[in-house]
Amino acid sequence: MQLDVFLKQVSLNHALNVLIWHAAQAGIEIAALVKQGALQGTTEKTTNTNVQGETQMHLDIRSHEVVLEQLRASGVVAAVVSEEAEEHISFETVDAPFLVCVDPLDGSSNLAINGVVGSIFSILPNTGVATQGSQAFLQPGQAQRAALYVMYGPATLLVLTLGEGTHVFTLDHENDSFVLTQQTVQIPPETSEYAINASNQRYWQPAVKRYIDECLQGAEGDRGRDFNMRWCASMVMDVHRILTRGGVFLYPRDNKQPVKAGRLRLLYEANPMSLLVAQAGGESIAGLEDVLAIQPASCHQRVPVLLGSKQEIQRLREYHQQAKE
Ligand SMILES: O=P(O)(O)OC[C@H]1O[C@](O)(COP(=O)(O)O)[C@@H](O)[C@@H]1O
Ligand SMILES: [Mg+2]
Ligand SMILES: [Mg+2]
Repeated sequence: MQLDVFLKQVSLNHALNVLIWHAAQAGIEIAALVKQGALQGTTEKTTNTNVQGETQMHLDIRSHEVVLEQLRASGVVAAVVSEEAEEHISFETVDAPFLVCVDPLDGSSNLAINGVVGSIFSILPNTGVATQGSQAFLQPGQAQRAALYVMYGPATLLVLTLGEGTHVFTLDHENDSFVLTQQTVQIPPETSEYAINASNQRYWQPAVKRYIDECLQGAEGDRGRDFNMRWCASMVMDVHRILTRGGVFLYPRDNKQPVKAGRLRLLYEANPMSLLVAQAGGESIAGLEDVLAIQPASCHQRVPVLLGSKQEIQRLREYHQQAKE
């Protein structure tokens, strides 16, 4: 089943369907750029830095432009917050029904090594950006109308939720269209696989240190079974693995840069991924609180993210509670 047919079947919201179709088009264009690699100069760094202080890759900027072109062309988006722009971008259609928060290229450090990258979209209702400005974007994740990511890997995938399950589409490159390949994916509640950047271990807080230590002790420790570890340096790829076979992904708060609450951004990484995971039976916390319940304070705010298989996230929440007591 083609994406547009699927959307007509599951959603009566024509404007939302149009928006998702245009986001998919942006994904198809970016997939073509990714595939060209060094031939298109996409693997090169620029001399620019973004609002996060990170050096922008050529493809970060090109993906940002492609996404803006498609969202503007949809006619149903009033404004956009992008990882690659400090201020929100308002379109002429300021009263259009939706706002979009986007990470145009996720995992961009993987480009130079021909690794997997992605694009992440969060779709919010327009509560009045014309009068409220960027404040209109500061809605908790549970207000999202839809969330999706496009994964540029061996195959190009689009993973989508409209709040009724999480579904996987594969790009048919011959016809440049996404086809449904997996409906209503379910994350196994139990898992023996975790993902974390272990090079930050000495900066972790006690609850995360305890959890990872126990995983490392494996069958010889309290957990009584061995755990496997993966880290892809691309949130899209790590989350996709979890949607496919379970696991947990941890990018916790650490003391490396205490002013930063975490590495990942709430509006265009943590919230959309947390909705996709929750709609597949998993959970997502920032310590004691649910990520989707966090009231955002700013557009590029960072948060700790611990997400994945339900039983492990519940254990991590308990460890945070016990560490607090
Ligand atoms: O460099 P680290 O610590 O491994 O962090 C990797 C994380 O940073 C990110 O690359 C940040 O995303 P961007 O590439 O969009 O800035 C995530 O995709 C990934 O999970
Ligand atoms: Mg990212
Ligand atoms: Mg990015």
